[in-house]
Amino acid sequence: MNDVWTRIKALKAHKGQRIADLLNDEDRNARLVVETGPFLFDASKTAIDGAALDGLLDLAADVAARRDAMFEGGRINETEGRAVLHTALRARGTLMLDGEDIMTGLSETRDRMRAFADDVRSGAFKGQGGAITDVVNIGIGGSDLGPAMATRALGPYHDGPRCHFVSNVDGADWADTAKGLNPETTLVIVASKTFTTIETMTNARTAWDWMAGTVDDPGTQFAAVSSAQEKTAEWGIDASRVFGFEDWVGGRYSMWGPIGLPIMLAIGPDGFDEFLGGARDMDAHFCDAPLEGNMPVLLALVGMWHHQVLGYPTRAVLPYDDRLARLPAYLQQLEMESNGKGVSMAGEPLEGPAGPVVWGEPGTNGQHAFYQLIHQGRTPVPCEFMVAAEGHEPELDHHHKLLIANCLAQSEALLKGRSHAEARANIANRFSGAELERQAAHRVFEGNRPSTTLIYPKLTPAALGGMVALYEHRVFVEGAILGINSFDQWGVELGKELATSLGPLVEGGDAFAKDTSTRRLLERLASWR
Ligand SMILES: O=P(O)(O)OC[C@H]1O[C@](O)(CO)[C@@H](O)[C@@H]1O
Repeated sequence: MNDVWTRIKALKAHKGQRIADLLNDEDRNARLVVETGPFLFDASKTAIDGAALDGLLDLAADVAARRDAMFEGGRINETEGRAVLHTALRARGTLMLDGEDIMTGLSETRDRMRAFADDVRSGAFKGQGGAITDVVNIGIGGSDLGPAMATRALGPYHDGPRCHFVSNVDGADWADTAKGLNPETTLVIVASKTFTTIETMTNARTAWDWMAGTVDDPGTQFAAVSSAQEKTAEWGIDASRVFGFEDWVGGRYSMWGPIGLPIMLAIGPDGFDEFLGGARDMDAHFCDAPLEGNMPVLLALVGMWHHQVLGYPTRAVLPYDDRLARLPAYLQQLEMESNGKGVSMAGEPLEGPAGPVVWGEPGTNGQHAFYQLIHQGRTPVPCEFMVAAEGHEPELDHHHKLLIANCLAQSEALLKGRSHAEARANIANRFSGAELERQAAHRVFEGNRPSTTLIYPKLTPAALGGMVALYEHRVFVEGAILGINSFDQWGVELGKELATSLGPLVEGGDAFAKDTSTRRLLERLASWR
């Protein structure tokens, strides 16, 4: 789709309309509100008019072919020569890849996970000190963020052992986590697709030594999740507690399989099945719904309208759902590692930016932190609100009503704003003359700021699964339209290589080959150690 940037530029002709005016157009509104499963997605508080939506949908005209190629196992991760089949982890039926039905192996692994999770949860699997009370997942990036986010999100369904997550190579992460743990009743899961990631291997070694201080055979209280099973064997982790996955599952797309083991341990295999089921329903919608009325497609097109067409550099994910506190961090990896790219699949520099900066915090907390900038800063921040109709605390329903009111109030405030005249009228009894004008100027809200809102009845395992799949497919659609590879991550490599070369220099090696700034920092840090 070589002319994509030309068509994106052409879409700029549609900008400049006021959202409040567009909201009077019911036909246009109906096209910007999509429902599927437990979700209603409302994109009508954006400046997309009917003609702009036509143009955006036109951009997505070829996405269906690429989507089908992904679901069917085409090697669409071209720089790594790999298929992209995380959707198979939650699919049913058969799926042939290189002459083999991959669903057989996937369901065998899921059955083994289920049996292991049942044993841990029932106490049939024991540590040296008895039933497992705590699970520590050691992993980073895609081997941490998904299960950490989901176990927090699904707290009300948690009836298994306590789950902890250690990701950072900063010893503080391990030390603070291990403080309250009994090694004799702790299970450690080492989660790493490659089983080479330095942070994870360092933390795993530290955990092993910690356990060896008390437990006779630490390996018996270790499990591993990896694509590199020869490496897990070197660690002495029994194959019965090793859960593998294939290289066609990208790290940041992997929590539907063995990387989701902590979720399964926390909420049980049946709850995990519901989580997969929610994602599967979203997959079916993505595959079956026409482009118009397709929720992931609309979410992607709204994202592109804001980033590529209007040039807004960031987007905020604002869940009014405290248990989704880790969702922004999870989406940062999903979106920015996938689409933070500078060249097309063919290796040509892109004519514009691919993925935006993604950031956020749960509401209402963010309101008391950074919403000032969202409302009055000069650069608009498209906001993606989400809120459930009900919480899990019926006795605290008055809290939940306040939460909903705040969520809707923010999108309304962004839309309506407050004019200078309104601001002046509000304070005319306290100020006059030039001071009234000056004070009023500080109280003006430009308004006409875009937001979308995703609502759902309740944050159940199925709803969470559907929500994550929605965002996965949004990333896919944006990447497919822009002709980039959303499934590699070469941009993380250089820093890893340099960290390896800097290791000996931190130990005191000669840093003459480094730039002067790096040398100065190394020297001063060494002098303070
Ligand atoms: O699971 P692994 O192989 O330890 O990798 C962890 C993370 O590191 C990355 O490769 C990049 O740093 C991510 O893509 C991945 O999720």
